[in-house]
Amino acid sequence: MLFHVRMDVHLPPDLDPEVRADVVAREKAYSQQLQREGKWPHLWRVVGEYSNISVFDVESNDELHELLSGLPLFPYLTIRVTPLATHPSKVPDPPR
Ligand SMILES: O=C(O)C[C@H]1C=CC(=O)O1
Repeated sequence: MLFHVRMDVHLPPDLDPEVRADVVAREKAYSQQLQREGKWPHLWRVVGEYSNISVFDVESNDELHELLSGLPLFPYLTIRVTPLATHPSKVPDPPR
């Protein structure tokens, strides 16, 4: 199942710089692990914003919730999820 996910990051400006660096480093490691596993196939920066547009490829709503709530940045994120379905006009991918 594919989900479009937008994450807006709201780190408090007065957050201790060491805490900030730690949570950002843990977020990077966590996201890169999910990318390697194929569960987070798209991760794009929104131009001019501390936000990303992502696509997750997971088995269920519950799995997506588990992955998102495990993000180290989760307490600082506004997350909007859009479930994706196949478009009837989509040309099939060519065989590999
Ligand atoms: O920077 C962000 O958009 C938030 C988050 C998503 C992946 C990551 O490493 O940080």
